[in-house]
Amino acid sequence: MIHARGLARTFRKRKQEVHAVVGVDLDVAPGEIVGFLGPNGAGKTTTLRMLTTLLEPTAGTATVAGCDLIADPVGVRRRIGYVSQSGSTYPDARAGEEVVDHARLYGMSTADATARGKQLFRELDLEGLWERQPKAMSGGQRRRLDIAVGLIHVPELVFLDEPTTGLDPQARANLWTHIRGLREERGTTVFLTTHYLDEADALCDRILVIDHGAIVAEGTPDALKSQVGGDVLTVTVADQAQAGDVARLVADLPGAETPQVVDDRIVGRVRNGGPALVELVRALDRAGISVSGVESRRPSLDDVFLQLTGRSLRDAEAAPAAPAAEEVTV
Ligand SMILES: Nc1ncnc2c1ncn2[C@@H]1O[C@H](COP(=O)(O)OP(=O)(O)OP(=O)(O)O)[C@@H](O)[C@H]1O
Repeated sequence: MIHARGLARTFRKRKQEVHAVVGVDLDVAPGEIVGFLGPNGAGKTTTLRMLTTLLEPTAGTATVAGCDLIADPVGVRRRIGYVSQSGSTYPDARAGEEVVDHARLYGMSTADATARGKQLFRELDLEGLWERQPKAMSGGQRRRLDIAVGLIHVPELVFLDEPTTGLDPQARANLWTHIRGLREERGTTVFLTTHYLDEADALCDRILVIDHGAIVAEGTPDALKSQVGGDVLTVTVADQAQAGDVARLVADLPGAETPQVVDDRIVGRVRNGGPALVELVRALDRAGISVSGVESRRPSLDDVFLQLTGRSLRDAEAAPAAPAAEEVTV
């Protein structure tokens, strides 16, 4: 459904260049739900905007829904749906009018668009909101309306850019159910960007991890986690000055690999978490080091990211994104 090779995009401003995406290869099969996971500024939206014809690639080729991205962008646009981060509905319009107007752009008759729109409203839990203005809807309802607009012309492939950002946990879980329903009921292929690890884990058949404009890992959530192997020990020190000492104790545990120190946390992989934890607590005691937490757990997607990049995705998220350089030309 999507095949991209060497897709790249550089933004230029006078002498400054931002290599937003630096040669992405990716394949998405029909009916898959694929998540594009990475921290702020990793290149997710830029890749999505290229695949949806909104941004011309600086290099590379792609076919999307059977059409060549460069030679037949209109063909691509006809076959896909795109729901941007900010949505596309006017706050003062009526919800039903928005979906019908959008369908008319794709050549649907008003009658067909109304019938299809009402069906989508039922499927997306928007029943009774046909006349409601988006500004008077909840965040979750507005997001589902954005998705209805993106699906009104019955696309075989839909791109969702951070579909649940800003929603509360219940609204997010509810939207995941709807996204799964698209595939189960209609066979729609879904390509979505996210920086939520739990979302990628719960929703996606396959995950592509992007960092600094390049794909650094890909696989099912389970396969990615099993690449990490063993168990993960996390120690939180009371005094950050002792983090190095604790890292040395963790490194001395049986089967341990060199741990990472992230602020007051030491994260290390060991072959077998239970016995290692007991031994570590004894060693900490002997060394007279007090800690505020020690835990052993199975690897998570964040551990995958940490292993691949030396950074925690959670910490990368917490840090402010680099300011965007001003865009000039293609
Ligand atoms: N129009 C633009 N002009 C110049 N630089 C840009 C432009 N758009 C994006 N960039 C830069 O390209 C890089 C990738 O940005 P992009 O928006 O693709 O990341 P992202 O992974 O989608 O991040 P987020 O999760 O914050 O949406 C960043 O360094 C960003 O500042």
